[in-house]
Amino acid sequence: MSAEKNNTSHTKHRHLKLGLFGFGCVGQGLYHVLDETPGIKAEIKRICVKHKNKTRPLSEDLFTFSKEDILNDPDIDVVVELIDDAKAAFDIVKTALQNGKAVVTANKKMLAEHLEEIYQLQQQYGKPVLYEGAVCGAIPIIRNLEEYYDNDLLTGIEGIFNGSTNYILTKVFEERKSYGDALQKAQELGFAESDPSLDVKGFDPKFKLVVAIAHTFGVFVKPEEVINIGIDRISDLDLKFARDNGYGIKLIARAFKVENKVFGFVAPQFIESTHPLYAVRNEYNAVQVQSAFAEQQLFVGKGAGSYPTGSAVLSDISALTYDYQYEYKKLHQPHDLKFTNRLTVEAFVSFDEGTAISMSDFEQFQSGYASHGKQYMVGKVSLEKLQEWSGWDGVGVILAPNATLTPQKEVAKSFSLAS
Ligand SMILES: NC(=O)C1=CN([C@@H]2O[C@H](COP(=O)(O)OP(=O)(O)OC[C@H]3O[C@@H](n4cnc5c(N)ncnc54)[C@H](OP(=O)(O)O)[C@@H]3O)[C@@H](O)[C@H]2O)C=CC1
Ligand SMILES: N[C@@H](CC=O)C(=O)O
Repeated sequence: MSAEKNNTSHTKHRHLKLGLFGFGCVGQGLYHVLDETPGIKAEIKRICVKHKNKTRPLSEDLFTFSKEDILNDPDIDVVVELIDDAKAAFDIVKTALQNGKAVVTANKKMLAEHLEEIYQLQQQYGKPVLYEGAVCGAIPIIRNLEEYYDNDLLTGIEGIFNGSTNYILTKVFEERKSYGDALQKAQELGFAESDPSLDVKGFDPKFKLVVAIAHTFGVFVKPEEVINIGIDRISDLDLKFARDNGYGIKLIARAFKVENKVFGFVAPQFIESTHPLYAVRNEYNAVQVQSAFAEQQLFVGKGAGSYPTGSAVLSDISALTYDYQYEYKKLHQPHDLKFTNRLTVEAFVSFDEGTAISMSDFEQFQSGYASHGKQYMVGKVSLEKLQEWSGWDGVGVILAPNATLTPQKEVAKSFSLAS
């Protein structure tokens, strides 16, 4: 490319004025990476935060407590939404679009709960919403799904979609730290959500999966339709079982296509030491894309934390300087895909003696034994049943290594004519 051509394309990039909502872990991370990135054509004009009594590391003049100061400022082109309140975040995003502003957000809960509406608002107001930082932190997965894999026949996406739980599992498993200490450290490091039950119960990776499903398969699914089983019930005996057998335990989010159905769920799984996800430790995330022709491709990177997430947000801001927007390409490809949870999976279930779980609950019972007052049963069982059990006290649910995942046959409706 000639220097002249290069200059011409460079000058096409707009200089953006940003209104930032939130100045916590990610907001401050963004401020830092923006400050340290020469050449980015964007500057923060105003920052809206919530608590008036907090000391801030920047001049007071930059801050406001009134969202209108940003949303109604005609000088601001882009609203960067980095707050920890999904409901307030949706109001901000909606108003920003209505007021003709582009949006960058990292709020996966808000996105998962409103993705279809946000898609429609973008069409209605002609302004983009970008959210690379919302799905697996610094891993550039959404834009890859949209652009690189735009016409690819993707059959599955799976991986480690939550940094906090991967950090906790690493510390508990490798360093034999207590679950409570590891969680506290994940909070101190800024990885955990303000409500950490979203992480440890598997909601946060589910929200990310919901967003990924839209860009992988072109299907909008509501988070409540997707089953999530967390790591909060994993017992010392489960850890011992994993160690004795040379397995790791990872919280896996996965979605895949079989014929005209998309399946998706989040659950912990025993992982063999030769599996590519075994070596993904601490707050790192990994996304494995399964494509019909390219086959498997693995993306690994930091899934949580101030600077890694800030860098993903910065990349979205940079993309807005050249008017990038998601086209939701998979949505516009002809398909009749439907989301369903009707799946039989192979799992290890541990529970206290006396719990109402029996061999007959399994579609295919494989083995069972008792140890240290706990019962273990292994077999093939419906995902719905596993989810139900995972909510019971003292029950641990972990998928088998290389677990078989079998779509359930639709029960043919039979009618009998009343005589
Ligand atoms: N932490 C991480 O690694 C990652 C986080 N995310 C997502 O990024 C978002 C922010 O997370 P994080 O930075 O960790 O959260 P923090 O808790 O560190 O910061 C939240 C910020 O939001 C502000 N805030 C809350 N409610 C409002 C409101 N109604 N109006 C204005 N400001 C408000 C708070 O204000 P005040 O300072 O006054 O308290 C604070 O500055 C969340 O959606 C999270 O899920 C995404 C990827 C990674
Ligand atoms: N709490 C989340 C933060 C990033 O999305 C995580 O731990 O992954």
